[in-house]
Amino acid sequence: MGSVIVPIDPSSTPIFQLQGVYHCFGEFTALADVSLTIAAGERVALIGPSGAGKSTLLSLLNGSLRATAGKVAILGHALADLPPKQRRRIQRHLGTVYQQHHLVMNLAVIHNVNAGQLGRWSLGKAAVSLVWPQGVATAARALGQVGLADHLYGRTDRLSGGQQQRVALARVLVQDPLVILADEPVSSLDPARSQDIMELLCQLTLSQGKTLVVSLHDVDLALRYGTRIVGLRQGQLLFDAPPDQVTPALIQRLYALSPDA
Ligand SMILES: Nc1ncnc2c1ncn2[C@@H]1O[C@H](COP(=O)(O)OP(=O)(O)OP(=O)(O)O)[C@@H](O)[C@H]1O
Repeated sequence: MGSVIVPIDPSSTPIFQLQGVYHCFGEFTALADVSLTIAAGERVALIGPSGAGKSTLLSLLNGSLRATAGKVAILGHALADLPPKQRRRIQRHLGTVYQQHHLVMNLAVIHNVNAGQLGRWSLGKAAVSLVWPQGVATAARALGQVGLADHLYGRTDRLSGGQQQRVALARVLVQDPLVILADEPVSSLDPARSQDIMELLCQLTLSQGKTLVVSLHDVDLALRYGTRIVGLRQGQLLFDAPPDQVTPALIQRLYALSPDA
């Protein structure tokens, strides 16, 4: 059978479209009846208490988890219904940054940055690159964008936590995705460095027209950098609003300790 062409046109198709989505881990329902549409260029901040389902939602958006029920369309395609090759093609447009950077610490920075290119490289090229780094110009450009131009060949474990988070961002930049999904990218950083990384994420999405979905524990950062704030509580959407409509009362309800607040 010939390969199926997967057209992607983010200008006319929502980046994400979720309808009545549930995700269960065994008997436990982590997300219940979530409906959400995210358009190109939005900066969506996911907030909510620990265990609310933010990481689960991000994993559904990058296709690493499947919905138990409901519909998830990513760039206009139901990922779960596509054959693996077509699924990977869509997933190449989705770059994920994790709190625990997922870097190989004893390797030079360039190798970690180049990991963002692996989806495009052959196995042979990837293997050669571990000895003779390939894609040097691209990696150097990305490191320049995150302010680490001088660290191309430095060891990753000699960098500070904030610099390592920047390397993780550079890795996503060389991937050049349409969407950056960031799961608590600043929770291990001090306030100044957190702001710095958020500023960078914002700048990169603005200057390159990318879409950002980021989960944050810091409500002030979410309100400052999000164009849209999604509040999740006990697996359900409590609100979905622009930052100027997110009132202190809503925030109080979102984080209330009583289960039926
Ligand atoms: N692999 C898993 N197996 C079983 N339960 C899970 C699994 N992953 C997450 N959960 C549960 O699903 C719920 C939602 O978890 P999730 O990690 O999405 O929350 P979160 O809002 O990202 O929390 P946090 O802010 O603490 O990171 C939690 O109750 C969690 O214990």
